[in-house]
Amino acid sequence: MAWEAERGQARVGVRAGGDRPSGGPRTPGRRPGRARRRAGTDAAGGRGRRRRPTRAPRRRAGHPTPGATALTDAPAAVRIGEASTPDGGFPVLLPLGGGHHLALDTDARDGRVAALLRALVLRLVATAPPGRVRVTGIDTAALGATFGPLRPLLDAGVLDPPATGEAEVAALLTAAESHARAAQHADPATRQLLLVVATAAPPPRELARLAALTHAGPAAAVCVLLAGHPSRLPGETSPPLGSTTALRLSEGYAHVGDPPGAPFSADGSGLAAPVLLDGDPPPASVRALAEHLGAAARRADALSFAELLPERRWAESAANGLRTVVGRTGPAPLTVAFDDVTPHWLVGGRTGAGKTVFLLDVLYGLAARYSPAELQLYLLDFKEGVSFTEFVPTGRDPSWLPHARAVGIESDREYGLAVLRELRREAQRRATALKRHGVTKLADLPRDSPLPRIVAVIDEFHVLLAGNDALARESVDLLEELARKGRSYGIHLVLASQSMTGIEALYGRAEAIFGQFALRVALPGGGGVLDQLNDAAAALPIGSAVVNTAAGAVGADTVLRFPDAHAAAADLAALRHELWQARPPGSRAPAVFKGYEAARVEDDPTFAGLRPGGRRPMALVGRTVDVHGTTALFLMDSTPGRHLAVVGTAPAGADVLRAAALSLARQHTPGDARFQVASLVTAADPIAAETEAALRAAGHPVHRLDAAGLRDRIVTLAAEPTGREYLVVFGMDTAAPVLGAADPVTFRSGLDDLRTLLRHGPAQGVHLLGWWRGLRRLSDDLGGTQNRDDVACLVALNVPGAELALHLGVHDLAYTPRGDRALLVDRHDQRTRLIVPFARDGHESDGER
Ligand SMILES: Nc1ncnc2c1ncn2[C@@H]1O[C@H](COP(=O)(O)OP(=O)(O)OP(=O)(O)O)[C@@H](O)[C@H]1O
Repeated sequence: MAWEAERGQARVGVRAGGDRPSGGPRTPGRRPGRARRRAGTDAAGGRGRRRRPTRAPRRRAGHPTPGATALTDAPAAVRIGEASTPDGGFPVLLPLGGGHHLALDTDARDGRVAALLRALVLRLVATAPPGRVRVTGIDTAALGATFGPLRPLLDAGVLDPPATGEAEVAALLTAAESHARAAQHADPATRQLLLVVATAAPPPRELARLAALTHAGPAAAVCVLLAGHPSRLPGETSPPLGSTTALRLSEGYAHVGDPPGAPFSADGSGLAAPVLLDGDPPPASVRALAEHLGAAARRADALSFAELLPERRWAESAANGLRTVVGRTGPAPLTVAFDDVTPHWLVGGRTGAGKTVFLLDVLYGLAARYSPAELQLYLLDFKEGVSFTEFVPTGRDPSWLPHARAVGIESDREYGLAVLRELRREAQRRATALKRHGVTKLADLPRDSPLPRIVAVIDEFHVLLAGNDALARESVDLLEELARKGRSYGIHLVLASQSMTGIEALYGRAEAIFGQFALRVALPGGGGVLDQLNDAAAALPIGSAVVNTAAGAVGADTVLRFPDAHAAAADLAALRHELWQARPPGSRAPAVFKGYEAARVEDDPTFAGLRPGGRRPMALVGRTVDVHGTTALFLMDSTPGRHLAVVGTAPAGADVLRAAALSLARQHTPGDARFQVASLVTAADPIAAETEAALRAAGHPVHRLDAAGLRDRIVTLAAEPTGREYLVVFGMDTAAPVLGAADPVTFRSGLDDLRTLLRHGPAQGVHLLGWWRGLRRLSDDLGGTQNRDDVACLVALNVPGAELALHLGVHDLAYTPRGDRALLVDRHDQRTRLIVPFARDGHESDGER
């Protein structure tokens, strides 16, 4: 083909020079060849063979071959027709694109002009890679009809609906000007050419604007095809055009002027042969090209999750920050970073706007790039849903993301606080490590003692900060500290929320905290993370976001489109498995907190590890709401008051008592300890029976007591304990009448003996484990709040916080009872913890959380 082109060009030189019509322009040899060489790759339709001037272009236009010539950097040689010489014809190619334009002195009411314009549109579109040319038309001459045959291109999204009225033309020019401005700052590799086709010269003011576009240079990425210029009307002046080849139509033929920079003539007279302009492209070609482009556009437009992933897994170093591709801006990939400039991110979007999808895109992108030695993840979600479930092992899929250290799903606020405290401890550890090495930044640590960067994602963080209680205040303090110090210590925060307003705990602190969050991501409805004056996120569709690296300031916006991770579930799972298989030896699954999940003592690792022989038996009551789900327990040692009171009407109380009894039983060899089981409320009978059976099955001596039997046993034990013994009482509150009655002989009441037992029993190995359904009854049994330390271990279920505070004699207790949660209070070591109390299988949640 190169040879064919050269041959054609050689002929141009010889013929044009030899057969110059008398008085006509002189065309020096080989000039068109230069024009073609400079124009770069041969354009579609530009390979016409000689001698068949009328048929060749049709054949070429009938088979447009979408090329790979971006028309923005350099022009392409585009065929306009066939020069006619006595010796035959040869194709005439003109430079278009790359800052080159075309003007025809006749408007498109002349059918030849209209047909040529359509042919050129088709060829230019076919020449560039799909998506790299956009066509916009001004058709005041024929009210849009000129573009009618190109309708398939309009449907394929390549051609805009033509502007036919004054206002539309003005709007089109405004859009073209802003395209030109934006293109000048765009990456040349991704610039799109805007082809502006005017079928007739618009009014002077608009014409001047159009002319200005021809002067804007290649960087503006605009190509103008202007018909009806210069005006043929006498007395009308037309503004000069820049870098434009002019065609003059005369009877049957056109005269082609010199292309800018590569003239045919030495004297400016243009091509010395008349040119028969190409006619309309066949409709089948238009359709074929439109189909091809439409499909390519859909393919190019469809973002795939695979685009976010690097070629090689775990090949990046996190020493200077973390970077990942999150999607595309225009056709180019967009990379975002956790580094010194954008250490923390703030993400906003109304519910359903794609926050979870965006976060999954980011997390998988990071996890594929950085090994677990470079990156650790703490993932925290406060909403109902399953955002981060896929990172943790489940019954169906044992894999987990090896970077994940802690994952909270439907988290409690207390869990969120626990994660923040853990992160602060980590920051303190890192501060010490940096000091030890005499450096101030993670990146400066010696290579042999690197620390992984940590990314902590808190989805729906406004839940954590809701209200103005002690928990919200401490969380705000921790967030501020982490936001400030995280940059140096490699701890990065991502706070995501559907709402940035009305977070009371943040009043007066928002600036101090969010000032550190330089990177803002506004999903649809998430404009609140941007500056008040920045409305860049006003009309975003799902799957897109505004990414702003200047804390939301106007003008620092990039529009991102990101792939739908939900739609790529299989790819995600495959990647997770791949990373999981590659996990370093000895990796542990992340600590997981699932807010909706009940805790079973049988699943508890501490319970599983209990053996007889310990000096201080432990009563296990639940799982602490903390990062590692620590077992919640009380030591039943010899200190006065080491007894357990489970308090509240919730039936879960019986389950807690069962778990405590069974765990203690595992710490004694059969025969070492006696168990007295009393069920004083009908509701607890099955559980008491089950507990008794389990204790017996474990080989322990068990006695079943009624209220009277319980009193007798208390009397006996108060007077004369005989070794390790546990009283397990379901419904202890109902024993009050029996215990309260005074002995007719000694005048002692059972309550006196109970109080003696509470004080002196532990020293002898005797402990009471009771479920009181009301706090008042417990208090009465103890003989008033002054004796509250006589039962030092409390599990408060549905007990109002104020009542509990009163009983405990503390004023700063924050506890709101909710289903499947309890407050553990140990009066001896001043512990107060939110726990998920142990429940039996088949236990039903006892209320809304
Ligand atoms: N890039 C995308 N392309 C196409 N669809 C998307 C894209 N991102 C999200 N979606 C769709 O939008 C819906 C909501 O997404 P997602 O669950 O991430 O929203 P969310 O903001 O986390 O919502 P919520 O806060 O209610 O959980 C999903 O059905 C998802 O498939």
